[in-house]
Amino acid sequence: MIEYEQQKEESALLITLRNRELSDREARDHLEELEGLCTTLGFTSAGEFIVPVREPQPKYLIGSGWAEELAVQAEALEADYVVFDDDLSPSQQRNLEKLCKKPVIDRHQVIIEIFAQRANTREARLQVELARLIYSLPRLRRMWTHLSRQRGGAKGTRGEGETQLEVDRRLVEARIARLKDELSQVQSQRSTLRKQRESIPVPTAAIVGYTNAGKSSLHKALTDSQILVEDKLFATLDPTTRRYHMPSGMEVLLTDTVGFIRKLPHDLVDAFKSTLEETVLAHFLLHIVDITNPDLHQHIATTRAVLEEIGVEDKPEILVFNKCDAARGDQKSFMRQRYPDALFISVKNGEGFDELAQAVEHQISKTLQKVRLTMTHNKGDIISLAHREGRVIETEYGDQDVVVTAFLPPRLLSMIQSKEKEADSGIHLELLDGEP
Ligand SMILES: Nc1nc2c(ncn2[C@@H]2O[C@H](COP(=O)(O)OP(=O)(O)OP(=O)(O)O)[C@@H](O)[C@H]2O)c(=O)[nH]1
Ligand SMILES: [Mg+2]
Repeated sequence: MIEYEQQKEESALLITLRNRELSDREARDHLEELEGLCTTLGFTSAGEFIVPVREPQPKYLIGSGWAEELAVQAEALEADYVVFDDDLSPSQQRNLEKLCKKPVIDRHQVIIEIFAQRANTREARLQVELARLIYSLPRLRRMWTHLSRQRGGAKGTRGEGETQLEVDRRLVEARIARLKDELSQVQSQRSTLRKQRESIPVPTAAIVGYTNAGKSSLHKALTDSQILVEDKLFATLDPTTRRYHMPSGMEVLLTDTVGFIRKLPHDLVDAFKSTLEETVLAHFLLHIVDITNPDLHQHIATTRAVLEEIGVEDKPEILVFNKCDAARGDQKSFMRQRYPDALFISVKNGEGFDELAQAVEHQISKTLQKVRLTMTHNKGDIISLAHREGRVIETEYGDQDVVVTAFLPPRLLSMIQSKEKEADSGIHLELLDGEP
């Protein structure tokens, strides 16, 4: 069982819906995940309800009998907020707030607020503000209602409110347009940085997976990065890229990325698309799964669905089950049967790291081309790059030249090919047949 720190005193009544397709256990898992999200945001749980719903109801999403019961419970349990695991339409949210007489928020808003709390870089802040404004646009009337209630809601102010609503809407729309402009500027700076990095001939891999799976922990263990590891959801929002030196001497650029979650709001996926580009551009993925989570199959499916949404399909993937130190023995053998190609590791005790390095090397070697390089000068740097990025099979030193037979990654290959074209380069490159 996960233990969370309590940061603030505010509490929330947590609600999840259960329809015919959902088992009791799934509904409880959803509730537990919602509690995790709320804790991350700083709310404690005042109480939890699984509400059976055959058909979503237009007025309150749930039946009005249940809605009235929740309002009574929220009052009795002195909850500051009512939080729904399911998305509420702007009017359902308004109706529920009228009934409960306290703020009612949905999972979508909870996730946006967590992102807002955790956004550190300018790009992440712009992305979150954009998602927030897009969410608020159809809900401006609700905010205006809040405002006029605070001001006493005197008779005759309605007309003024309507006008104000139009003004607000135009302001928000203008701000959205400005944010999109600013974001595209920040993003073009980033693509320049990435181009600089691409001139370094190193293969790249992205660590992806459900939130809290241990992606940052793994990144930290394999590289020298000092990123934040926390038992909270969405600890990481911005990608970090570092070199991972494998025991064989090969290197790969490893990127830690934002975690995914069930029902990740669409505007957040959109907003974070550019951050997730690191994933799109990687040669292959390390997909990390928390083996101790009872919902792990859904986590895998969710991660794959988000990857598809950002246009990452058919990219080589190494499936890695983490936290094996805390897994039951039968759980591991069950997963091994179901996912025969997967790896089983523990960042905590180092289990499975050798196999992981081998699997990463195998992925890298798939992109390698066998060559014979004859060089009269310029040899030192190319030979050391060949050792670092590829696999050198043989080096023969003659009186005049050195001949290297090696498997090289595509970008190193193209770098050598362009050097070869330079006048008096002293380099001759031959492509050979042969599997790495
Ligand atoms: N028992 C155990 N706990 C682990 C292991 N690896 C990571 N954790 C814990 O899992 C929690 C989440 O770790 P992170 O590395 O922040 O997870 P993340 O996938 O980067 O999470 P987000 O950035 O929020 O998506 C932390 O409390 C870690 O200490 C492991 O091998 N075993
Ligand atoms: Mg992380």
